[in-house]
Amino acid sequence: MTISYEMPALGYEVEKKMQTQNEKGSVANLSGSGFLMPDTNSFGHNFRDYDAESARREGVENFYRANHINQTYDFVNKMREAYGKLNRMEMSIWECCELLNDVVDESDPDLDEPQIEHLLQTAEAIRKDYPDQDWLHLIGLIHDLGKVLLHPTFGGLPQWAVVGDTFPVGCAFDESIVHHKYFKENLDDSNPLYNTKYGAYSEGCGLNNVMMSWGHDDYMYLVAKENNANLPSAALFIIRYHSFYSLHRSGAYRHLMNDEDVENLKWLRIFNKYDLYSKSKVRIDIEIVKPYYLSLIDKYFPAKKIKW
Ligand SMILES: O[C@H]1[C@H](O)[C@@H](O)[C@H](O)[C@@H](O)[C@H]1O
Ligand SMILES: [Fe+2]
Ligand SMILES: [Fe+2]
Repeated sequence: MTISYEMPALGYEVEKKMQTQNEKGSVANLSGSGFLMPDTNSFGHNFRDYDAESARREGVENFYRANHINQTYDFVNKMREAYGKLNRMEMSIWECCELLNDVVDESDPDLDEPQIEHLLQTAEAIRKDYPDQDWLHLIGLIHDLGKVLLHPTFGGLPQWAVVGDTFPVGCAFDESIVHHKYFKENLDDSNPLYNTKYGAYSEGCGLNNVMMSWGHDDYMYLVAKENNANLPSAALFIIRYHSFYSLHRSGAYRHLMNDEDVENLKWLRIFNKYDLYSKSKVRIDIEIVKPYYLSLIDKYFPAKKIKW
């Protein structure tokens, strides 16, 4: 079933402001009605500052080195094939949220809390500004569940194969990608089939036909789609491309998008504000909000046990 939703009226000025600020690479100070965007992250730096001297800087850079060297076209093909079968485990969406209590993301300069905190912070921030878009609250809650691939009881993949920003493989790596220099050691970077602007793709082919580096986005997209979630196409798009910062923040790779991608990107840019700027040390009381999110899971996921 395909469901589509009207874009809520943001007001032209707000939309325009958001667009220009995004193009400049910063959306700070765009405040919705309820969620207040902080100026700095919990370590006192700007969000997504990969050069700022902080306790996380070196670990994050090492993470991206491994990620950029190992994410090749071949590697992604193998992972999609292996994990796309969804024959590893059966559990409910909420059980998966709870597993994320044990998972910390080493690629993130802005957050060192267990991932379940981030899920609830994102969802609750969206809920403040878009009370009527309950599907978007649910996406806040589930967008990072693919990080369960890090969990020891699940498969324990290395961080470089699960988290961090994503990017297309099979064509040239855009310079706007974080720590771009490490792609020099990626085998595809010297392969003439894959190192040109279009590589394996063509103008306007649609992101659906583009292979993205393997990680929690693509995996959770497969989980939601294959388990027949009743979600609109924008929801699946957000899950699948929320880490594709070189597209949604820097505007690279637009030549691969089709018309549907252009529409869905509007929603992704809204979502990103909450995903990024809600990261903080302020904890949400799980027991208070749990019944609400259980009701959303019930509404949008017909199958109670999900295949992972
Ligand atoms: O480090 C973060 C983190 O892994 C997020 O989950 C991902 O969506 C971001 O793109 C990335 O920068
Ligand atoms: Fe993510
Ligand atoms: Fe996230």
